[in-house]
Amino acid sequence: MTQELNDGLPAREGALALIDAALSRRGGLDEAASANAFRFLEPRERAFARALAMAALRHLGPIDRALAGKLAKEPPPRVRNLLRLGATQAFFLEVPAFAAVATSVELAGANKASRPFKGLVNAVLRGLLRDGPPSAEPEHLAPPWLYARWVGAWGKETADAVAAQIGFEPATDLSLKPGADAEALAAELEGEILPGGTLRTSRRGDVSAWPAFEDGVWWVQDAAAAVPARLLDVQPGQTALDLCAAPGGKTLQLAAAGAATVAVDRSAARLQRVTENLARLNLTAEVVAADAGAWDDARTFDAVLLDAPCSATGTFRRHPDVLWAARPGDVASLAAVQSRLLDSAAGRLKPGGRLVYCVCSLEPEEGEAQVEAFLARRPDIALDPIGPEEGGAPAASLTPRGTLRILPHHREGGLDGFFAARFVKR
Ligand SMILES: C[S@@+](CC[C@H](N)C(=O)[O-])C[C@H]1O[C@@H](n2cnc3c(N)ncnc32)[C@H](O)[C@@H]1O
Repeated sequence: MTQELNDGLPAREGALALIDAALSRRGGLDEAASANAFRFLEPRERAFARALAMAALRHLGPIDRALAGKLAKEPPPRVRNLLRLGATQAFFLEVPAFAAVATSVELAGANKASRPFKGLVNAVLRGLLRDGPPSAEPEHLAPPWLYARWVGAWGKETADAVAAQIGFEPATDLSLKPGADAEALAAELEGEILPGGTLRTSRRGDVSAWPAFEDGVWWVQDAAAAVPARLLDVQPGQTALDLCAAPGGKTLQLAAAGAATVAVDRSAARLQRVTENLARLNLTAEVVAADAGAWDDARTFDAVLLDAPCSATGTFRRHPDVLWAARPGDVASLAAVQSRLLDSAAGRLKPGGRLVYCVCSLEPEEGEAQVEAFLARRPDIALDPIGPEEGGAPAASLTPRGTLRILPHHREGGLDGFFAARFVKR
């Protein structure tokens, strides 16, 4: 083996750890990426490991289908993951085929659990390479149980359009501080301004090195994630409450619009990001670590935003791991949390105050069904229908009920899946 290939082994071992964690639990990928063993990789190795794991997760459906035709019985998890990563390198990362195979075989030999499977790894990868890239029918890109749910919710054509987005790496979307020179920034970042004001650039990677980062005039926020806070249309001098605020994208929008903003999240560690973001953007907000459902504070607000914890299936473009770590039982237990938080949010509204509820989930139980149940149990709350293309939402996202069901294919180039509804306190 050449020195060059040996150099790549720690990065590939890192990718194995990432994909193993991503597939075993929700949030596993991020946890593994901050684990010591991973952080000790060279920055270049870390970047390759992450890109490799992400590409494998983005194409996992088709890769596993191709592997199914080559494996007579299930190999140990490390071996399956080595095969997945080997195939990913050869088919999706332009790694030369011989390097993809040789490094996979080498890593099989480097561990007791996979050593007996060195020959199998070699033979299976060579077989896959002979067959060529696996077919990427949309229905094979998502886990079958999730795809079946999407067909049930919107029909096959829409489910296919949603699933097709899994295979694409997304652009980077930025929200701009009011008053920023959008056209000049778009030119500098080689981007375009989308409806609603989001700047979309095809740049990727370390944003802290990008123009005007230190000036604090923009922050990273998906085009769909920027819509819910706009629906509150807060004015200078109004009070706003952002429940479940970290890392703070929506807090920044509310504070930048001039509202006296309180940001609540139960994770003190994640709130640190809110504080850092506020400082960089030269904005202020009161930051509170508390459970949004139990926060003991008697104030009421003109505007409340609840971006509730959810299955996050709408974020698969940036986090393909959410698809594979989600379990059918998650949706029901998260829906119970969401309804508790909605009641708490409603109690913190002034009369006439507006509440926007949103989730980055594609699942109706976390969206449409929450709205109907909330309205049924809260006579003090009315739905405040959202207008066409309000907040920069794609026209196709508006439901007959006046809520938003933003699907990842609703804008060219994609955007995250989100559900949003606006209410008013009678
Ligand atoms: C979808 S993220 C919020 C993203 C954020 N709104 C933004 O735009 O940057 C959900 C957040 O909810 C927080 N969370 C979960 N359960 C919570 C609870 N019971 N009370 C307060 N925060 C909670 C999590 O810590 C997480 O930061």
